Order: sequence, then C-alpha cells, then structure tokens
Amino acid sequence: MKAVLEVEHLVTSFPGVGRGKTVRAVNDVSIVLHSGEIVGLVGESGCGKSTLGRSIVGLEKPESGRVIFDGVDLGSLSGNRLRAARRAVQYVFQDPYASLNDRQTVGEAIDEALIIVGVASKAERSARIGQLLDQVGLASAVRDRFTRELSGGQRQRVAIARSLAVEPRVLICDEPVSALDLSIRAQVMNLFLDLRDQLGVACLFIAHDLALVRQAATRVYVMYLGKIVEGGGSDEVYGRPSHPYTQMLLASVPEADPMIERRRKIPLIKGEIPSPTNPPSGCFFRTRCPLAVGECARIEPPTIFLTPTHRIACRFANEIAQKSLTDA
Ligand SMILES: Nc1ncnc2c1ncn2[C@@H]1O[C@H](COP(=O)(O)OP(=O)(O)OP(=O)(O)O)[C@@H](O)[C@H]1O
Repeated sequence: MKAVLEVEHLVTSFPGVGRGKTVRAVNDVSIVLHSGEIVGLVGESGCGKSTLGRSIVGLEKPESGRVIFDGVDLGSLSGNRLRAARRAVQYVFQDPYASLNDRQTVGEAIDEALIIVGVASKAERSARIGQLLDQVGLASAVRDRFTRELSGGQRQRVAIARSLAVEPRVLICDEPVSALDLSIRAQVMNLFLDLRDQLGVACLFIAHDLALVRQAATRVYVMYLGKIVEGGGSDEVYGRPSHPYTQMLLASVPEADPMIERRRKIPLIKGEIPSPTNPPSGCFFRTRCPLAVGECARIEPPTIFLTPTHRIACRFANEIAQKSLTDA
C-alpha cells in the first residue's frame, strides 16, 4: 500500500512556564497513513494528539522532523506547490460551532471553499455544492439555511463538506464526534467510513473514545506524553495490547453495564500525566508503570516489533504479549 502521508521524527515545542522551559508536546513522532485508510490516534488528554494533528497541517510549526505528502517533503515546497499540498490535507475540528461562520448560509460556507480552489463558474460551484451536500448526507434544502440554525451533527456535516470541497486526500479529524449528542455520533462516524469507501480519503482519527476508534480504524497509534508508545493493526493493539500504558488505557474504558463497572477489578490509570516540561528520565511512562525497574529510569525503551506491523516502545513488550496470550 502506498503512503499518502508520512510523519518522520516530528518535534513540536511550546514555551513552558518558567525561564527557558519548553513543553515538548510532540516528541520525535513517526507515523504513516496509507490512501483510503482510517487510522486512530488515542491517548489521555494532554498527551499531544491535537498538537501532532495541527503540526501535520501547518497550524503549528514543528521544530524538527518531516511531514511528507505523496512522497514529497513539505519542507522542500513553497508557494503554489506548498499551498496545493496543504490543501490536500484538511483538518476537521472537534467543535462544529467554532469552525463555521454563523452569518453564512450553508451554501455560502461551501461556496467560499470552492472559490478558494478556483472553481470560477457560479453554475459549476452550485452543482458541486449540491453534490457535496449529498456526499455528507444532507438534503439540498439546507443550502439556504443559516449554519446557526442547524443541529450539531448537521453543522459537523457542513464542516466536512467544506473540507471535501477542496478534494483532500487526507482528513485530520480531531475528536470530530465528541461534541455531538450520543445518538448522532454513530451516524457521523458512518459518514467517515462512507467517505473512505467512496472517495478513498485517508483519515487520522484523533479520539478519546477507544471503542469508537476500534470500530472505525484499521490501525491505531497510542500516544503518551508526546511519544507513540504502541502502534499496529486495530486487531493487534486491541486484541493483544503490549505496552503497559495501552493495557491501562483499555482497562479504564468504562463498561456500558453499571453492575460490571462497579465490580471492576482492574484499577483506572493511576496517577497524573507528568508535566511535559519535565518528563521523567528514560521511559516517560515509568512513573505510572506497574512493571518499571531501575533500568527504565536510565535508558529509553527499545522499540520491539511483535509483528512487522505491531510495534511497542517497552522493554517488556514480549513478556506482556506472551502473558496476554496465556491469559486469553
Ligand atoms: N499553544 C500552546 N502553548 C503552550 N502549551 C501548549 C499549547 N498547545 C498545547 N500545549 C501543551 O502541549 C501538550 C499537549 O497538548 P495537546 O492539546 O496537543 O494534547 P491532546 O492530547 O490533544 O489533549 P486534548 O485531548 O485535551 O485535546 C499539553 O501539555 C498542552 O498543555
């Protein structure tokens, strides 16, 4: 499969509290997205998921590393070629209320995006608006409604239609359904699956909701304190989680049944995420890890491949994987 987007050793920092302090929100991250696949990016709040997404589309300026689109390093492009490559990677925001202008109608909001990509003819734009509304599952009658009159789910669909207007190859979706009512989350999720199937758009799906990611993504990356700690096929990561953090993250998913929830034996993730201004030495997860030994404080964890596609940054990955097989 061909990579449409490759991120190599990306580092993005912010000024931290205190003189000369920096927050390495994204700390040497490498990930890959293939055409037409949905890839999940999960981790607790503050682990750097949004910063990674924003760095990919140029909303944050990475300090080092590379973002490669269709085999071309964006750092080597400028002018029109950079703009075209940037357009091909669109960001879908969590909050459909913030991403649309209240004073615009749905038609105007989409029209604006079509003008930006240079669709000159009004008739052509009008036809395309109809097509885009159809693609995101909205009736053409909403075209003349103000975006403020729509429900959250409808607004998110309009925001997606606007992104699609520029014919992107990749969507970076930052918690795109978390602000929506539970009842409509599944519908909007299905829309992403449809878009992948119909348009072959690749999607980096940033989410807290592990169950949702499992359902939609074929592969998943788990992020902790600015680093990818585990990555692999969804079946691999969910079926045989082999980083202690992934295991804790999965164990902390609340059960739908409150009786089971009350009888829960596995504790929720203990402790707080350490400050990214002062990350622990060695393995960043060691301060919360039940398996940590002295070496974990001294040496960065090795990357262990359990399969060619399943990688884990933990010296105990083989043992953990073995144990989860015997326990199963
Ligand atoms: N503009 C900024 N200035 C300073 N620090 C920032 C800025 N944006 C993010 N950070 C810090 O970078 C780290 C990562 O934040 P980020 O929002 O990327 O995490 P996240 O995993 O997306 O969290 P959430 O799920 O809550 O959105 C946090 O410590 C955050 O405080």
